Amino acid sequence: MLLTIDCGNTNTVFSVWDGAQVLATWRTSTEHMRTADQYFVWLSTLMRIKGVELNITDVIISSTVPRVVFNLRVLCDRYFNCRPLVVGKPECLLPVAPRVDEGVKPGPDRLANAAGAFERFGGDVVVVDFGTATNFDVVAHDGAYVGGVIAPGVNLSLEALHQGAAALPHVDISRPDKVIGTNTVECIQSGVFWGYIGLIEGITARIKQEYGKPMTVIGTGGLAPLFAQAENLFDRVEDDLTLHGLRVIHAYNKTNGIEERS
Ligand SMILES: Nc1ncnc2c1ncn2[C@@H]1O[C@H](COP(=O)(O)OP(=O)(O)OP(=O)(O)O)[C@@H](O)[C@H]1O
Ligand SMILES: CC(C)(CO)[C@@H](O)C(=O)NCCC(=O)O
Ligand SMILES: [K+]
Repeated sequence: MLLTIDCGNTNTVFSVWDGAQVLATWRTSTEHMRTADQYFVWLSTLMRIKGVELNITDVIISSTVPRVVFNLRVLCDRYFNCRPLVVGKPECLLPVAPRVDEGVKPGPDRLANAAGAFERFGGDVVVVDFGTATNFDVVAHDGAYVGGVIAPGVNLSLEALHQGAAALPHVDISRPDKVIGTNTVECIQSGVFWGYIGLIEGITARIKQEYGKPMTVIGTGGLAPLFAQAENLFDRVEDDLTLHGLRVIHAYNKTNGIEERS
């Protein structure tokens, strides 16, 4: 069975697959101090509770936090007796090479989003991914990741307001009923919520204009449904696009010489 690990700056998501079917998904905070043994105790306990057989043979990792990869590699070696594929490393092949400036390393989550979006929707896609950052990933007609936009994430923006302004409390994102808030919390929620609606609308419109061809806009990540409910921003919301992309990249490596390379 395949284990996909999507390590973001805030959360790390583990999913176990049987072929193209996800058996279970678990989420933990990203913490570079966590050891291989700690990961294993946590994961094996959850697998047992869910009744998923502990039979991991393959692992693929996307990590936007380089330092957590070491302990995840130890986890694979010690407990699953396998060598993981790490997206962005030379030995991990991509179905289509990214087309970006020389020497640039696109985030592995963005490469996975591109692979997942291409497999599901074909090319000419913009993925809007709401994680720690809000990133827009542009996927060309042939499935190549060709760049995009990185904006501060929703929760980061809320946190920055709280940190930077003595009188502003920490608030959680939600959709305010009105734009004109009549108390501090409503004002902050309005600024961030409607501000993001404007950001998403504005950036996708400009991307489409610059790209010059019709594009499919896909929302993904934890907050995509919240924004999708408010306005008609996305053609589709896909909550598992990064994970799906990891599975696609793993399958591509399986049929294109991973054995010889590892
Ligand atoms: N209404 C909401 N308010 C606050 N957080 C929410 C809401 N809905 C979903 N979330 C959060 O979204 C998160 C899932 O988002 P996602 O996995 O895409 O990114 P992340 O884990 O925050 O960032 P990264 O992937 O960069 O680590 C979960 O932690 C979940 O609690
Ligand atoms: C933009 C984030 C933080 C989104 O998770 C990640 O993809 C990343 O660290 N990217 C590296 C830089 C780039 O994608 O160009
Ligand atoms: K993510």
